[in-house]
Amino acid sequence: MSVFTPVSAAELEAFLRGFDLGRLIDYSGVAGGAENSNFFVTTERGEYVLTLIERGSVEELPFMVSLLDHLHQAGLPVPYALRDRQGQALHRLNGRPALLQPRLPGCHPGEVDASHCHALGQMLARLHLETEGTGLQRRSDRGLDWMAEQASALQARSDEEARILLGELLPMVERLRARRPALPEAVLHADLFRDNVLFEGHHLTGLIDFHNAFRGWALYDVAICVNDWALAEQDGLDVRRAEALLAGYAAVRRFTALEAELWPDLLRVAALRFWLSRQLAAEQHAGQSGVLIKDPQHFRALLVHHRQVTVGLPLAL
Ligand SMILES: Nc1ncnc2c1ncn2[C@@H]1O[C@H](COP(=O)(O)OP(=O)(O)O)[C@@H](O)[C@H]1O
Ligand SMILES: N[C@@H](CCOP(=O)(O)O)C(=O)O
Repeated sequence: MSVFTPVSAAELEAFLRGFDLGRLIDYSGVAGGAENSNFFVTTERGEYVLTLIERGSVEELPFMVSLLDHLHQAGLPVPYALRDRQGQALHRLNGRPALLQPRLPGCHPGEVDASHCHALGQMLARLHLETEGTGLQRRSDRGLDWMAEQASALQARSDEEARILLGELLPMVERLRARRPALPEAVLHADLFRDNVLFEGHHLTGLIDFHNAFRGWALYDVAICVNDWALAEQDGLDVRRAEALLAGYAAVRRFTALEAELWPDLLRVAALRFWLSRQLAAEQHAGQSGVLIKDPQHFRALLVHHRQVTVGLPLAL
């Protein structure tokens, strides 16, 4: 279970007295989170999720609160920070920044098919269209500069095969850093893996965990999703699921010619980013029990496959 900061019933009851949500009925730590401490909370008024933020700066939280307010008002199925009686969205509990949000229905899809991918693609495009014109700004702490630095450092402590792979990827990262292509921008979720999306059957009921959100290339978000949602059994991409996701997206927001040109690179950048962050997390938490460690080798294998990208972006004729 990934609860890094425990919360007692008495502490939670005291916290809830600040809200208008009735008395605490039950609560439990959520297994499965990798970054923050989450608790499912049931009160007389309903079901909520309490999150204690374990990583990242407190100054960035108002960005996430505003983003979720904006998306909630636009009708997207996202959680948002509940205000206490004083109208406060951000709180502190046991030394951590704390947020209380409604619990969304649905669960993470076990087996993903093309229909899930199509729905996800459509929702991702809606997220981008709803945010492209907003003034919401945040830089990523896992951007190209970070990738260049971390990839060089990993290269120095890797086996030969990984050194060669990183040696191919680093010039591409440098080219993108230097060129700064004029790709369409929006606020990205930037971590929309299967464990951050909820479905009831084939109906998408929730996008959660916006802690990595930032303003950047919309196509990068698409690449992150394809790398996870269209992953084939044997590491490469499942063409049917990848095409369904891209078609769902393109039905809501059209891709540009420049996006089509840079698509293979963006798929690689998106895989590199999670290889690096998983590798760092695996090294940092090695030997610790109770922390969910995700496999970095999986993205390394995907990058070998991405030497040849066979799924192209659909362009309107
Ligand atoms: N608003 C929510 N509604 C329903 N379930 C949620 C909500 N927020 C979190 N969860 C559950 O908690 C789990 C961990 O949340 P997440 O935000 O992904 O944690 P972390 O930031 O630690 O990765 C999710 O996989 C989901 O099952
Ligand atoms: N979903 C990611 C974990 C989130 O990335 P981080 O950089 O915020 O740790 C994964 O599956 O690796």
